[in-house]
Amino acid sequence: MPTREEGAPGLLSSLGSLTLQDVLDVLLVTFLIYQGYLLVVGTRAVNVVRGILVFAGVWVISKVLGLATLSYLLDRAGTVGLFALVVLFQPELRAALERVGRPRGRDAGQSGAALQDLARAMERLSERRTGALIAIERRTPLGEYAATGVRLDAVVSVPFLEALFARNAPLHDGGVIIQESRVVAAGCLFPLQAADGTYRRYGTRHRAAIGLSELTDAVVLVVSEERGSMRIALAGRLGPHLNGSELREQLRALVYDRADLTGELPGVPGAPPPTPPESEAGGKPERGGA
Ligand SMILES: Nc1ncnc2c1ncn2[C@@H]1O[C@H](COP(=O)(O)OP(=O)(O)OP(=O)(O)O)[C@@H](O)[C@H]1O
Repeated sequence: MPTREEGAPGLLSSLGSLTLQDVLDVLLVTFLIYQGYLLVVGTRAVNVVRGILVFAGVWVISKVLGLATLSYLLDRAGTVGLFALVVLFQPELRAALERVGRPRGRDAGQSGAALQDLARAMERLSERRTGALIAIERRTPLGEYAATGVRLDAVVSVPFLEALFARNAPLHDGGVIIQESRVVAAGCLFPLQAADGTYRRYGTRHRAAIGLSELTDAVVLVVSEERGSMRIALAGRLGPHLNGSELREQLRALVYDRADLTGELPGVPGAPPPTPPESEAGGKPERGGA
């Protein structure tokens, strides 16, 4: 009966010739692939990555089967496609490179004090029933959405956020974007979640919050003008109404601790539980007559 060694001599001899550099090489590539995965998960780039994988699969098959014309076409398309991807994902690539050079640690992201101010501002807005929509950037760059509004560069503070959303204030319409403890844009247009889904009864402010959280990993806060409720939209779902301490706790876990970058709330299976429109006390009449 052949021993294991006799059965796989090639494998063992290659393992025997493994050097420290090889191991380091594999570890670094694995790390880079994982970082790339974290960068694209939950973003519009996921579909592009899927497309690239399909493309690569067809390319390998064409090579293996010796399909000369298809292989030639895919070779050419691959070169052009590479340039197209760089142009298309220029903001994401720039943000990824910035991230590499950014110092690590909690204070490199959102500061605890800024989150406290943000939560307090949400409470004040909620008490006064002033509608608000605030997106906090995590890994997915929100530059393209910031570009739809007015660029700012201001410290997060309670009076500033209250002033931004005050009725009749010039920038109260639309969403605010927060990046690394600074308000970087206001009056921004967020992508609306489709009006025919679970959240069809909600108005546009809430659907804009859900829509942005669906396309990015941002934590999106929304205060309802009608009900004064404070909610978090995450990973395409709208969480339940939160009180001040719940909001602080969730902000801390999601933004400050960066406990999870794939969109789930700690201790809550599968992101904030979707709140069906029916649970809205005094909810709005369904829009669009659906
Ligand atoms: N695509 C969008 N991006 C950002 N903000 C938006 C967008 N669409 C609407 N808004 C904001 O939502 C406001 C309208 O809110 P609407 O009453 O339709 O929504 P709602 O979800 O019912 O919120 P509320 O409970 O506060 O009334 C607009 O004045 C604007 O400030």
